[in-house]
Amino acid sequence: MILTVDVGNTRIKAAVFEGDTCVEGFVFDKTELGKCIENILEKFETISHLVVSSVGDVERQSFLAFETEVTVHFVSHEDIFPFSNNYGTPKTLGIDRMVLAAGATLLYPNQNRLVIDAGTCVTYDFVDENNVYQGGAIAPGLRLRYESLHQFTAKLPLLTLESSESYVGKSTVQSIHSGVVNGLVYEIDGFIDEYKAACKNIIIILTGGDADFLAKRLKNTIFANSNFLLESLNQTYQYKINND
Ligand SMILES: Nc1ncnc2c1ncn2[C@@H]1O[C@H](COP(=O)(O)OP(=O)(O)OP(=O)(O)O)[C@@H](O)[C@H]1O
Ligand SMILES: CC(C)(CO)[C@@H](O)C(=O)NCCC(=O)O
Ligand SMILES: [K+]
Repeated sequence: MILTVDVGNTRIKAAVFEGDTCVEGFVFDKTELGKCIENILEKFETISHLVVSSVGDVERQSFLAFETEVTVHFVSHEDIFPFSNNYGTPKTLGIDRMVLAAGATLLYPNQNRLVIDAGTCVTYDFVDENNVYQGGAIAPGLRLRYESLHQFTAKLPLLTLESSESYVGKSTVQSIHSGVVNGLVYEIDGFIDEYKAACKNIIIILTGGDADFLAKRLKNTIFANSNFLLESLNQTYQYKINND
C-alpha cells in the first residue's frame, strides 16, 4: 500500500492506495501533520511507501521521522516525469502542477489534456498529444477572491462561499457573490472555450477543493475529480519505480 500526501497552500490531503484503488482519503491541517500520518500508518499496517508532493512550507525534514517505518519519497523537479517540459522556467514550475500534468499524461494517453485545479489558486496545465507540457495559467481561487476583496478595500465584508442566484447582484453581499462565483465560472468557461477551439481532441479534468462546486455551474460539461492530485501522485510514483 502507498500513502500519498499532498501538502497544499492551505491544508494537507492524503490518501491510501492499494494498486490504482483509493482505499481512504484524509484532510487535515498543517499543525496536525505528524500525528495524522502516524495514525494513518497505524491504521494501515501494510503501507510500505509514503509519497509527498509539497507546494507549502512543509519541507522534506518533516517526514524523516517516518523513514524507520516506510520508504519516504518527496517528489522533486529531479524526478522522472512522463512528459517533456516546454515551460520557460521549468525549475519554478509548481510541483503540484507537475504531478497533475504527469497524472493526466499517464491516465489519458495520446490526447491533449488540460488540468484545471481549483484550490487556493486556480491553475491550468496543458499537456499536448505529443506528451509535451506547454504551460497554462495561475489565478486566484474562490476563497482568495473573497479574502482579497475584504482585505484590500475599506468597506467590503468578508464572505464565505455561496451560490450566486443571478449575475445581477442586488445588494453588496449579492454583488460580491456574483463577482466571485460567476466571475470564476465565466473565466473557467472562457479558458475551456479557447482550448477547445485550438485543439479538437482534448480531455479536460477539473480538480481541487472547489471542483464539485464549480463543475455544476460551468456551461461546459466537464469531468470533476477532486481526488485527481492524489491519484496522480500515486500514478507518478508507480511510473518512477518502473522507470528508475
Ligand atoms: N476546510 C476548508 N479549508 C480551506 N478550503 C476549503 C475548505 N473546505 C472547502 N474549501 C475550498 O477549497 C478551496 C481550497 O482548495 P484545496 O483544499 O484544494 O486548496 P489547498 O489545500 O490550498 O491546495 P492547493 O494548494 O493544492 O490548491 C478553497 O477555495 C475553499 O473554497
Ligand atoms: C501556483 C501554485 C501556488 C498552485 O498551488 C504552485 O503551483 C506554485 O507555487 N507554482 C510555482 C509557479 C509556477 O508554477 O510557475
Ligand atoms: K491549486
